[in-house]
Amino acid sequence: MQAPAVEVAGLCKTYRGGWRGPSVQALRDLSLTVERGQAFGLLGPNGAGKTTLTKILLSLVRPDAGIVRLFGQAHSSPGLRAQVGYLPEAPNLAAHHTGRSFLDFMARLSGLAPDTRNRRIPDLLHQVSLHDVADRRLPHYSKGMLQRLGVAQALLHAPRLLVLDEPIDGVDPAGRMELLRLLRNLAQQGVTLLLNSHHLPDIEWLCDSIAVLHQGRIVTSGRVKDLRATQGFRIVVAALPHRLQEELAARGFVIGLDGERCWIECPNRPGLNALIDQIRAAGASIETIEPVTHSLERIYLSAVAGGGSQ
Ligand SMILES: Nc1ncnc2c1ncn2[C@@H]1O[C@H](COP(=O)(O)OP(=O)(O)OP(=O)(O)O)[C@@H](O)[C@H]1O
Repeated sequence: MQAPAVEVAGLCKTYRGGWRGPSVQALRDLSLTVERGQAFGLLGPNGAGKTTLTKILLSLVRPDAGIVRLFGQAHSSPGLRAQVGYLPEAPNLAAHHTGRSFLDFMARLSGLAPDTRNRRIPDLLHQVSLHDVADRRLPHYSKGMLQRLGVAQALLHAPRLLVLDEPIDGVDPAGRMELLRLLRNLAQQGVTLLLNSHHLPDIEWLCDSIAVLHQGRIVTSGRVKDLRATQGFRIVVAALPHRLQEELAARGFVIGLDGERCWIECPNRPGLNALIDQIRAAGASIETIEPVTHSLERIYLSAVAGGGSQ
């Protein structure tokens, strides 16, 4: 069996404070696996540790403890870096370049042979749909075009793993869709994608799997399909006594009112029978019980609020 694209185990990172400054524990015993060919979304609030994790994968930050392997090798192994492409959050693209001259400059900097450059650059410009504007100067590119150019630059070495930090941020809806389609095509061609983003609907559209980070730990992870499918049940009850409504709300159940009716969300199957018994014992009658699937946004919010306990 092939080793996963990314394997991280027991990763810890503390940024030491300077003279009397406070230390920050950015990652706390974090473990994660990304299989080859997956589009994997790293989610989490500001300061959760996403960028620290991606920088460790790229050997830009050194962890205090833990194991990091890419394609089965220690991530610092010679030659491995060439298999990883990186699109930083704010790529620095010099204004005097055109799209084509920028790619040529970056390809020379990273030592691609002239033959490879001459073949690869026109191919990449086509792949990211910038061939028609390849000779336009970069200040005349939209944010979406610049991000697609950033993806092309990250692909110059034909990497097997592409790490993208906020690739969709600030791009308008049409540009975002184009960028997402490009990323999905790459995943279909077998490139493993690891994206760090706050755009949950886009992550839901693109990614097979996600991990939600909070305060340096993973609070929820798994395949998007499975996470959405196991999100519980909605019970509709006629006239639930007020006392029980308050008690259930205090225990963290999500409750809504619909005229005389009331609906309660039970987050999982094991809790369902006990809840039904309790509603019946209070003399209320259950009208319907339906499974509910939640958006990624809902899964994310409940993971971050509850530390992943639901
Ligand atoms: N170089 C640094 N020195 C000190 N603290 C840092 C450094 N880089 C990050 N941190 C701290 O580590 C924690 C994790 O930061 P990180 O940038 O990894 O989070 P993030 O999830 O990427 O956040 P965002 O979504 O805002 O980009 C934060 O508390 C941050 O302030």
